[in-house]
Amino acid sequence: MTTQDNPGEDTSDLHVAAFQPLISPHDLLAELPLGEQRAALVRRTRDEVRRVMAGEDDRLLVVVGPCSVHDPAAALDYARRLKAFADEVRDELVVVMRVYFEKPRTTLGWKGLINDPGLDGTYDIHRGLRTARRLLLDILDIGLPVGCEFLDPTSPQYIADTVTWGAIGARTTESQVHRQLASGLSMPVGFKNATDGDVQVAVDASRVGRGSHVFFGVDDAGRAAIVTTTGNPDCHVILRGGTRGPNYGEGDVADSLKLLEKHSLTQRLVIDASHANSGKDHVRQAVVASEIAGQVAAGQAGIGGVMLESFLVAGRQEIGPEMTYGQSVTDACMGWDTTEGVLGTLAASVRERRSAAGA
Ligand SMILES: O=C[C@H](O)[C@H](O)COP(=O)(O)O
Ligand SMILES: C=C(OP(=O)(O)O)C(=O)O
Repeated sequence: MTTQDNPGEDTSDLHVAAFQPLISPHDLLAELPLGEQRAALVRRTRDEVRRVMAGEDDRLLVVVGPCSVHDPAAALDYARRLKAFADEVRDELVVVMRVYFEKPRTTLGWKGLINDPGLDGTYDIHRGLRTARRLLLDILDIGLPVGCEFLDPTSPQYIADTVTWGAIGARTTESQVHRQLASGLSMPVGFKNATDGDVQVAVDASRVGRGSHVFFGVDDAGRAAIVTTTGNPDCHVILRGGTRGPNYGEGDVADSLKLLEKHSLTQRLVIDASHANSGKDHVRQAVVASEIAGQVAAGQAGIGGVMLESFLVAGRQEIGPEMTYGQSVTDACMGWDTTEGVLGTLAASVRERRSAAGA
């Protein structure tokens, strides 16, 4: 019953200005289908990531790309360069492009391309969904797998079929809703440690995400539904530092690996070289990445992946009338030249780890 049905009992929706119908996931997927060729790439690369994180493949997963996508043309331009480089290091790195459309903000700010594709407070979510899905398909056509953060519990239905690796962010790792969501996702999912640096919440999240759950959701036709999941066996932890400081150092990694072992979780983790591990300083990020590479080269088998925030142009900019092509509008990113150097260093570290292991 709504307040319209019973105006004398208007106790609901007092702070809701509007409800608008939303296209169903089924209709959007029919409009922009994945197709068998792209699906084959998604399946193959999900399996590669799964094998890397399970320690069955000695390569390193590298999730690299802009903090957020605001300009699909620049993201595609970036994807072409990344693909060319990824091919050169394919024996050492499984490269997944960060294609993030949903931004969890500390307070207020632009919430990403799906929410506000015009970057101007017009919130054309239909355009956002179509633009996001089109871009994901275009990047797959280049031959590159994609990674996304899942923030809204409904939005994955519109894009998740294209995604090889998913993340749950630091602000939502402790959320039951997001843990349940991860339990039904079809790709490996990384949980960030909390913003204060607590790794236990990410460990808890990985355990919960592996289990089966029954919860409120939306089905393919966009109808409210009771969702029953079977659990996602490929949940893992991402170290991103926190307000207490970075947590990518040798000691922190060893402590986190002990925590994983204690809870019988995958003995490999991902380290985010950005966010609180770099103090959001893109120059520092390259230094952090090379220190992580040093640990890999020294034989640390528990490091399964690295996350990097990188775009065509270094740094960040405010959203406004005059914008620099290929520069982040959220966190500062490494520029492309620095990124190539960092990817080369990470690839070399894998070769050293391999030879140290006598492979
Ligand atoms: O990765 C992006 C940001 O770190 C995250 O969305 C928080 O951003 P904010 O602190 O600028 O809101
Ligand atoms: C928001 C992000 O990171 P975190 O959740 O670690 O802040 C991100 O990776 O874009």
